[in-house]
Amino acid sequence: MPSIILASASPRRAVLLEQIGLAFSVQPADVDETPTPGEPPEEYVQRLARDKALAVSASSPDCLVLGSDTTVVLNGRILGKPADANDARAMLARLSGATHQVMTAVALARNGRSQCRLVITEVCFRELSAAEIDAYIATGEPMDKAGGYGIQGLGGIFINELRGSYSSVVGLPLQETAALLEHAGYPVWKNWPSSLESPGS
Ligand SMILES: Cc1cn([C@H]2C[C@H](O)[C@@H](COP(=O)(O)OP(=O)(O)OP(=O)(O)O)O2)c(=O)[nH]c1=O
Repeated sequence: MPSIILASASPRRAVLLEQIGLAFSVQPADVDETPTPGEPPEEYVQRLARDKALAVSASSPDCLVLGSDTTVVLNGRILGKPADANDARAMLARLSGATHQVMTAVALARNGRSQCRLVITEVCFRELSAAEIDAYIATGEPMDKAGGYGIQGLGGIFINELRGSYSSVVGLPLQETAALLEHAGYPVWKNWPSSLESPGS
């Protein structure tokens, strides 16, 4: 099995990858995350996931490198990470009482070649009060997250309904990530420990 590298600075992505029993190292990729003018969000997230995976792959021959990107899309517009508290407040006010899409792309690169999957999940927010938004911003949770919220954290109480992949909203679609690794010849499940091999443990 070649070494697996997660090309990400996101602690959430590392937790998700640990969850499926993979051994991997972490090497964040330094790529420009500015959308190009008129770039559709579907293409934007896939471009960034590929760029992140390929950037790290370039200096890690033979390794399997995973890169990912998550963005929140409301009425066709990209909501990235909030620039400051006011930006977070404006984003959360727009998400309040509305349904948005979370788009996450995951790419697997090896020796300059890459494969990518796109996952789109619909997330419905209930109405949020101004006081609640302010209290949420004061916790600091919104600041490093696309759309200014974390479904896996305090922000979990804002969500009425989710149609799609929960892990994709948190930052890494697990089924699609495993499918990419399996397609490359490395099924995740082959590394799972068997409790039957060590009775009594
Ligand atoms: C919508 C949502 C996003 N997020 C996070 C996932 C991502 O970390 C972040 C989106 O930013 P990204 O640019 O996708 O990722 P990142 O900058 O954190 O890490 P890297 O580029 O090095 O891989 O938002 C949550 O944690 N929970 C949520 O509910």
